[in-house]
Parts: sequence; C-alpha cells; structure tokens
Amino acid sequence: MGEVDPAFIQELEHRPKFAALESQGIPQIDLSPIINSSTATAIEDLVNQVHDACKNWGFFQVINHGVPIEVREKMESAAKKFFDQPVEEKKKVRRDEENPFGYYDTEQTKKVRDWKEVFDFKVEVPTLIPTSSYESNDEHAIKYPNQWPHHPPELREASEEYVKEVLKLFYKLLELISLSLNLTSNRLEVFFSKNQTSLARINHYPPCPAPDLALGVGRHKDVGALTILAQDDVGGLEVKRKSDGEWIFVKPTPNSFIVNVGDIMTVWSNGKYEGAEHRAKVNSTRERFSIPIFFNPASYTVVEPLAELIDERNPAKYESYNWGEFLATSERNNFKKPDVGNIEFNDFKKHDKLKLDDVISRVENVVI
Ligand SMILES: O=C(O)CCC(=O)C(=O)O
Ligand SMILES: [Fe+2]
Repeated sequence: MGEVDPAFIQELEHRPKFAALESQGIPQIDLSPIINSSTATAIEDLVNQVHDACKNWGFFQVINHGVPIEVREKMESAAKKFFDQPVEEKKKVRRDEENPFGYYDTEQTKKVRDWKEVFDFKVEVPTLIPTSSYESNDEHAIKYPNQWPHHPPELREASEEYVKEVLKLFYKLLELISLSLNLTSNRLEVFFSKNQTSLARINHYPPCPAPDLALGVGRHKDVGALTILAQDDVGGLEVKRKSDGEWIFVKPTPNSFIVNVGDIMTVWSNGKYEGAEHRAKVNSTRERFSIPIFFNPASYTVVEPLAELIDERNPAKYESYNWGEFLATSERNNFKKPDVGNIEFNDFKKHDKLKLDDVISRVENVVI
C-alpha cells in the first residue's frame, strides 16, 4: 500500500479495473437542431434520443451544445491556477461550519476517502438554505455567499461566465426532457425559476501512487435533478451500464458535456428515468479536472412524482420529500458528522416504507 493512507483504499470488489470497457459507450447526442432552430422532425428525433438515453443509461454526452469554447477554456485555466497553489493558500477559502462552499480535500464517498480536492460555489447567490423549517418563508434561512480566492483573481469572473452559459444549455435540456416525458415543454422549468440551489464544483484529481486501490470519486448517484459535467482530456469517469452492470469508461470527447439524471428527476418521472451509478478513476502520472454543475430546485420544493405521470395503473413509486430538509441536513452533516453512512436514494422508494427522518440520520456525504 506504500504511500496511500488506508482511508483511501477501496474494498476489493469496488477497485477499478484497468482494462475497462469502452465499447457501447454512453449515447452521444448532437444538439445542433435546437441551437440552429431546425425542423419539427429534427426536434422530434432529438426528443426520442433524449428519451432513450435517459431511460436506458441515465447518462449521455452532448456535442454542438452552444456553450462557447473560450468560456470553458477560461474556466479550466483559472481552475488549474487555483489548484496549482500550495494547500495553505487553498485552505484560505476552505469550507467550514460558517460556509459550506469553497475548498475541501477530505471528502468521503461511502466511507472511503476520495482521491481529490474540490472547490464548490453556488450558481445563484446568495443561496437560501433553510435552517429550522423548510418553507419558502423560513425566517431562519441562511443566505450563503460564495467564497472566492484572491488567486487567481479571474476565477470568479470565469466561473460566473461559465455558469451563465451552462445554465442556457441546462434550460434547453430541461425542455427536451420535459417533451420526452410527454409533458409540456416548460413543465420542469418552474422548479428552477426562483431560488434554485444548484451547485457548481471543480474536481481536481492529483496523480495517485495507487490508482488500482483508490478512486477519485467512489461509486455514487447524483442526488439533484440533472448534472452537466465537463471533463478534460485525461479521462477517468466510468458509468455502470444498466443492461449488465459493467463499468463503462466514458472516453473524453473534446468540447462535449456529459449529462446525467439525478435522483430528483427519478422521482419527478416516477422512475421512468433513473440515474446510473458512476465513479472516477485516477492515474499515477496525470492530474485530471472535471467540472460538474448539479442543478437543483428551490429548497422549499416538495419532490414528488409529477401528477401527469401517475394514475391508477401507474401509482406513485416514491414518497414525497422536502428538498430543503434533505439539503439542510446533508450540508450541515457534510462537515459535522464524518462517520455516518450515505443517504441512499432508494430509501425513498415506497415499498421500503422509509421516511426522510430514517435516512437523515445516515447522511454522510451528499453531493448537492
Ligand atoms: O469527475 C468525474 O468525471 C465525475 C465526478 C462526479 O461524478 C461528481 O463529482 O459527482
Ligand atoms: Fe457524480
């Protein structure tokens, strides 16, 4: 084991294989028909592709998405400059009990340390996180600002510009997903129109002396509605294929984004679209960066299967739950209770008969 702290070592069955499968990768979807306002048939075809990808994989990759390459490059270069600094500098903006956003390097997934350091910031500022009750008028809601480092000075502007562009892509995808569920095109947008709690994260995976024993991020599903991820050309992301449970390597495609369905979308769609487990491998020679944005609704949102998608023949498969309650508990517990277990989203499935309180006591490390 040599230089790697045992806290990073994965159980044998969860260690990465180095000849991971690349064939039959996640679907690639060309978004040019919506960027260039195309014919109804082209849009319909796109909607079908989105439907199949969300249903069969929970993951897809988009090209010709409309996010300007210069905006992404600026963001990536500022991110690299930030992480290139000594750890004492980065810790000047570390997350703590006062503010859950900023720099962090001791995250665990399923009780095993991730081989990574992150910088988190909110998409909408200030973000309202409720403390005591979970209503829209919660007087005790804390308004968290983002913490920006002095160096590099351009990180803030580059990040804000990047988020602005990816948000446009997000709304287009939301429309396509709504249509693919036979809903009106703006059905899901309303959940994000005010006080969205979306989180942007820069993941930095340094080279690791034991990439066969540790993971950059252990296996997990994202808990929000939808994630849009930019990965660099190093590669490391693997998705668990639903059809046979094999881990599939997502080959980096220049200037593409990876899109994946989160647990909230699973509930809204009443299980039609279920997110897939994924993880990130590390390697011994090259550092790797990835930038996910986790799109989440307002904290007072009651997450439940959409009325249009349930009837007598298709009853609700999930208990409803309050996103703010989930969020407040997980954000606090992220740094206060390192030793409890992860929320597993299936805990909300009706047949499990578990309520939020049962699972909150097991929150450890929820990516929100
Ligand atoms: O780095 C990656 O490719 C995946 C990161 C991820 O899944 C996450 O941060 O939730
Ligand atoms: Fe993830």
